[in-house]
Amino acid sequence: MEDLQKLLLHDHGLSVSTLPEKGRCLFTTREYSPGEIILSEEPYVSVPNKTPVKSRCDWCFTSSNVKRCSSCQVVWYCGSKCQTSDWKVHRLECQLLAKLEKNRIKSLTPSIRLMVKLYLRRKLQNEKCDRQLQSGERFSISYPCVYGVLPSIYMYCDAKFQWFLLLNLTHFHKDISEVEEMQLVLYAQMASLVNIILQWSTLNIKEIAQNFSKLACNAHTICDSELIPLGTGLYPVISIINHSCSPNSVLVFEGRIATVRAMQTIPKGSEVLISYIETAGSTMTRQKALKDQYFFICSCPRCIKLGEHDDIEESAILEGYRCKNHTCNGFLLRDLESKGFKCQQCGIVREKEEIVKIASEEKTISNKASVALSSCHNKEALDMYLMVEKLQMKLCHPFSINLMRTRETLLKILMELQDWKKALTYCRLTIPVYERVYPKFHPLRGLQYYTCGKLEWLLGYTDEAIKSLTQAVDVLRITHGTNTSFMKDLIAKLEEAQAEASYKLSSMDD
Ligand SMILES: C[S@@+](CC[C@H](N)C(=O)[O-])C[C@H]1O[C@@H](n2cnc3c(N)ncnc32)[C@H](O)[C@@H]1O
Repeated sequence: MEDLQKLLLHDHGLSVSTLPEKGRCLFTTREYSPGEIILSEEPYVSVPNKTPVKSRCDWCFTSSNVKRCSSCQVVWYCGSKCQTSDWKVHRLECQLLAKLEKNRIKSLTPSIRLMVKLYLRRKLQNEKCDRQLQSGERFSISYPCVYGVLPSIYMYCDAKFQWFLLLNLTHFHKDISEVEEMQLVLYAQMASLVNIILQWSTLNIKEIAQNFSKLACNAHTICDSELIPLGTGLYPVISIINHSCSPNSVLVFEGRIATVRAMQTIPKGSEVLISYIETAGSTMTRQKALKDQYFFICSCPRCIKLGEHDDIEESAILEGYRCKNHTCNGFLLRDLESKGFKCQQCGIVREKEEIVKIASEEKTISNKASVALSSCHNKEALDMYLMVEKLQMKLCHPFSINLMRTRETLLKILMELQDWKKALTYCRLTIPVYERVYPKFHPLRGLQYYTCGKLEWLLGYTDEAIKSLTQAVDVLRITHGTNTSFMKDLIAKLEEAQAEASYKLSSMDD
């Protein structure tokens, strides 16, 4: 740990400490301002998602112009540059995959490939260490760059330490017994496939299975600028960062490079915290998600309010029912006397039976709608989601997360169907809920303003587009920086809209 501290982080205004209740934590040794990069890192290993329709480059994750590796026929690259960059590890992986039976290739999941690559990378590092020791060279291993605001630096440490860093320390749940039995069986099956692929006599299936459980807590989903998942990567330094449901930093990706940015002023000596989960849900929902995947009970400033009046109210709004009186925006709580749900504003009680009836109808249609959507029957899915929305409007509070999700789906379908006007209506309906559930500088909030602005621009509503695109820039320049092509496009759109507005104004003056 001291090595990591001295060699890597100190110059970047960061330090690592250990807290009994969290394990390792990343702290700041100077102040960071909103939008400032705290650190950027390349993955130790990464793999793209497996989708039936789109293959992705194994190095940069693009889906454009990809071609299969002619030797293994499993991995795809967008060109020789990416193929060469990945060659050291893929050379070994390629030989193994080429030998694999067809039915085993079909069962290769991204997690299995990630584990195989992890073992291959360790093997390469061990071999390099041995060579350096034998030749009497300085004993050093270069780890992928960790970039800060300063120029990139390399961390020099021995391979054993790196492995320790990756798999022993980046995992803090004390006991594998916390993992559900079903999950353990699955990990054991996955480990056995890894063993078949690698065919190393020294491998221990139990150790591989445990490493799968560690990966589940430590690997990060690599997303594009619009937060669409592209793949999975293991980022050794970023995986030191702990979670908060009210984080001060955000993790975004540009290709395979992960960047952590401050979302607010972070004073010197504070813990850097990102969110591991969707933070829009109620405290109970968030805590369940964290316990199930990451094996801890969050005690962030939002979570410690569990059970307090404000927290109960917020949960009832986000995940509960609406008042029978549609002009009332009150939230409902269980009423012991009537066994129904009573509005806390006007006192009207909703019968439990009525709620159960609508909820079950909504669930049935919702299931059918999602089947239609996943089979790309967009028109059918649209009709069904409109029915779901109608039922949810009867059932849920206007600020309900479920209603918001249905409207997001309707927005997506309407965009696919190029019904821009209706898409804009749905986008606008989601904005007040986004503003309620996400903090000011949350990337999802910025992206929703951006979608709204693009639709308004397309429909010729220039003034509204300027307002929405300005809101998008204000948020996304903090979360995404201003140098990426995604942000340059957004800023160019805003400038175009502003130019058109001033042209219109000047022609009116004429
Ligand atoms: C990606 S690791 C983060 C670094 C970790 N603290 C370590 O020592 O390696 C994720 C694990 O850290 C712990 N963790 C993260 N955030 C936490 C929090 N807010 N409270 C308690 N434990 C937390 C959990 O054990 C979780 O599974």
